[in-house]
Amino acid sequence: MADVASLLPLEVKTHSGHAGSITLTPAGDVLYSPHPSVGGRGFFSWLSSLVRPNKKQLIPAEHLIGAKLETPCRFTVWWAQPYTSRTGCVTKHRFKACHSARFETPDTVAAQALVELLRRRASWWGRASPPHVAAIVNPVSGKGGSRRLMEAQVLPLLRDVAGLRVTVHVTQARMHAAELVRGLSLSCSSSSAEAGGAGSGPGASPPVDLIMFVGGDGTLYEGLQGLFQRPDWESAVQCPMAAVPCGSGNGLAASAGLWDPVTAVVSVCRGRTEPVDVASVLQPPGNRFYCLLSVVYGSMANLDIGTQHLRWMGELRFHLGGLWEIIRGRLYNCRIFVLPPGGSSGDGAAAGAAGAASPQDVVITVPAQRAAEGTGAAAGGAGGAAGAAEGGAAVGNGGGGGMHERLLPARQSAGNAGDGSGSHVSDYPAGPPLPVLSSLPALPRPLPDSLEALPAGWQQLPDSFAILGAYNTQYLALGARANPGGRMGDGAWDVWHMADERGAHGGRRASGSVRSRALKVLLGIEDGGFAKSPGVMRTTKARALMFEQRDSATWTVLDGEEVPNLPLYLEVHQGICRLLVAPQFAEEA
Ligand SMILES: Nc1ncnc2c1ncn2[C@@H]1O[C@H](COP(=O)(O)OP(=O)(O)OP(=O)(O)O)[C@@H](O)[C@H]1O
Repeated sequence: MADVASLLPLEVKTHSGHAGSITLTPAGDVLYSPHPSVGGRGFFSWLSSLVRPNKKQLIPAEHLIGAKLETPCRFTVWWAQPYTSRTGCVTKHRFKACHSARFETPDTVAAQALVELLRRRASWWGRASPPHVAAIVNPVSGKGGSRRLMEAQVLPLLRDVAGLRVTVHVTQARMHAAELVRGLSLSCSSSSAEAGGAGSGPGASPPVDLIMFVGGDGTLYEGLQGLFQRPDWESAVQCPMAAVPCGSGNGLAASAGLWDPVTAVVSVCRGRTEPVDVASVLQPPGNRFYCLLSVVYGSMANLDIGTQHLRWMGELRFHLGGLWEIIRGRLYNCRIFVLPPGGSSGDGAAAGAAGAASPQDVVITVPAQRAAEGTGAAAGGAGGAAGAAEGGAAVGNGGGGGMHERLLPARQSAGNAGDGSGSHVSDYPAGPPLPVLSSLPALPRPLPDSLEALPAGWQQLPDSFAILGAYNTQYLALGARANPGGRMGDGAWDVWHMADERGAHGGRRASGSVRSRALKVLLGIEDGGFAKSPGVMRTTKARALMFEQRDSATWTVLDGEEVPNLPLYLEVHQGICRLLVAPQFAEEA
C-alpha cells in the first residue's frame, strides 16, 4: 500500500468536471478544496454551478465512516450525520449516512490508498486490518424484511464503505442461530488462540470479532444459547454482540441506542461495547437457558406470544395486545420468590451492585430473627457441574398452556424445599457459576408456600397479579421504555409486580384500580413516563428469582421466546457478555 501522506493533496475531479484537491487536516478531517480557476466563465458554466455547486467541503474526522471505491479511479467519501428524534422525555441520538460527490483521479494507487486510510481511521476500531463481523440474519423476523435490509443497507455500508469483513449467515429454521454461533471461529475464543487464530492458514477466513444479529430479540436470544453451549464459552462470551433492529420489538437494540439499521451500522463502525448481564434460567428436568432482556408470565407474555398472528403489524401488535389485556382485565397466578442484591443467600457471594428493594415494594419478607441468623449454606458452584441434559437448545412448544380460562391442578402442599422432589444445580448443564442457586439444598419443587423453607434474604411477592415480569434493560421494544430504572450491567434485574389490592380474595377479575394503573402503564410506556406516577407499579431489584406457574391462560417467555410452563430458577451473571452500543450511549436516569 502506498504511503498516503506522500500522495496528498490528491488532485481530483468531481463528477461534474470541476477540478480540486483532497487532503487531510492535522485533525484527520477530510478537506476538499476546488481550484478557483476551474469552472469556466460563460453563462452555461454559471447555470451549471447553480445546479452542481463546487464548494469547499470539510468532513470532520469524528463523523467519517469510510470511503467507497466505485471503480479503480472513482471514489466517494462517506460520513454519519448525527440527528436526534424525541419520544416524550427521551432524546434518541441517531445517524444518517451521507456521501460526498464522486471524485475521480487518474492515480488509482493513490485512490485506493486514501480509501483504505479513511476506512482504517474511521471504522476499524484502531486496528491495522478490518474487523470481521459475522452477520446472522433471520429472514422471518418482524415483517420479513431483514434479508432485503441486509443487502440494501447494512452490507453496502459495512463492507463497501467501512471496508469491514462481513460474513452473512441466513437462518433456515428456529434455533438455527444457536447452531451458527456454535460453529463460529471467534477471535476472543481460547480455542482459536490455541490454534494460532483461525485466520492464520492461507485462504482461511479470519476469526470473528463481532456477532451481529439482524432480526429481532428472538434471534439474539437463540444466538446467546449457542454462545453458552460452546465448550469455550468462558472466552467466547467476550465476543461482542450487536442487535440490528429488524424484528417486531427490538428491545435489546433500543436498550443499546441502536434505534434503526443505519444507526446500528454506524455503531458497529465505532465499536463501543458495554458489559451486559445475562441470566441463567434453570427449568426441570435439565434445561438451562440464557436470556438478557426479560422473563415474563401473564399479561406481558400474552401480548407477545398471543399476538404472533399479527406479526405483519410490527410493534403495533404489542400495543393492541396490551389494550386487549386491559379490556380483558384478568389476574394471573404464580408463586414467586425474589432475592434482592445485597440480601444474603447461602454464601452471599456475587452480590449485585444495585441497592436493595425498598420495603414498600415487597409484601412478604423474611422473619426478622431468621434474617439475623443467616443460613451460611456453602455454595456448590455450578462451574464444574456435569451437564445431565442437552443444554437449553430446545424451545418448548407444548408447555404454553394455551389461552384456556382454567387453573392448573391444585398443588400439593409443600412445606419445605428439601422434600426430595426438587433437583440440584448439578443436574443442569455446566455454565457460569450459580452461587445463589447452588447454595440451596435443592431447587424446591413445588415452590414452598412460605419463606420458612428458604435461606434468609429471599422475599415473596403475592401470588395473584395483573402484570409480572423481570427485566434487565430499559426498553422492551423500540417504542416501549417499559423499565426506566433498568441498568443492563448492574447485576440485578427489575421485577415488576402489579398486584390487585384485594389480594387472593379478588378472584381472577382485576379491580378498576388495577385496570386504570395498567392503562397508565400502556399510555406512558413509550418514554417510561408511567414510572413517575407513584404507586403505578412495584419494582424490586433481584439477582435471583424462582417462580412456579399456576395458571394455564398464559405462557412463560424468555426474551420474547416461549419456554415450557415449568418452574423456573433464575440467577443473574453480572456483565458477563458484551453488547455493542451506540457511540453516545447512556442509560437515562
Ligand atoms: N428461517 C426461519 N424460519 C422460520 N422461523 C425462523 C427462521 N429463523 C428464525 N426463526 C424464528 O423466528 C422467530 C422470530 O424471530 P425474532 O424474535 O428475531 O423476530 P420478532 O419476533 O419479529 O422480533 P422481536 O423478538 O424483537 O419481537 C424466532 O422464534 C426464531 O426461532
